[in-house]
Amino acid sequence: MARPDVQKTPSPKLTLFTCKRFLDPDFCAAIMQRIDAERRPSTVSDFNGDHYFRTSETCDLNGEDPVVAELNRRIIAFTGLDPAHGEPVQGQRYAVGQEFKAHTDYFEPSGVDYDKYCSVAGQRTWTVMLYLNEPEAGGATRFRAIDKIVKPETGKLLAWNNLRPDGSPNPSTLHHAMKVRGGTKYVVTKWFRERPWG
Ligand SMILES: O=C(O)CCC(=O)C(=O)O
Ligand SMILES: [Fe+2]
Repeated sequence: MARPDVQKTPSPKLTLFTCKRFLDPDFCAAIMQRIDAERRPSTVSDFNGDHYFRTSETCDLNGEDPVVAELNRRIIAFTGLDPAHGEPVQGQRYAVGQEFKAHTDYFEPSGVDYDKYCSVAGQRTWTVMLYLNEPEAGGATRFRAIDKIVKPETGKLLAWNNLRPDGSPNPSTLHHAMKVRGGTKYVVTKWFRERPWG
């Protein structure tokens, strides 16, 4: 918040920050190359019967790759979060027509997959997301509960707390990665946990 380029969304429902041009275009391009090289169909936890719920592709980025290590360092320096609590960084790629329908990043405490995903490291706390490029059309991230639409812009960071101040999951974090209508969209996501990751 000390940085003039960081914006906090004024909402009592959810803590959400954005920071434009957090990464420069060359750095973004280097990460997009890695996503293109190793992408696989994205998956979801707690499958809800909709095979078209998340149609993008995902890439598990290698934390030992110097570019990915630098990205991790920058995210940690910016957020002040404990690096031990961070999941490995993931890349997501959306071609025209692909999306990730409205969902939350925390795991549903009543869901069948809760123990599988949360028994060691606990619930997801912060989501840090970076837009690596600007698709020609579509691909915005919509937070319905607070009426906010975030447009992809090269290098822009978006971060929100998935939990309320009392530590319970915050349903107002519901968000929809809307369909890309032109071009290809690339993002990076890094989630943090309540406890150290593995
Ligand atoms: O691509 C986006 O805009 C959002 C991605 C997302 O919500 C996720 O990966 O959990
Ligand atoms: Fe998400």
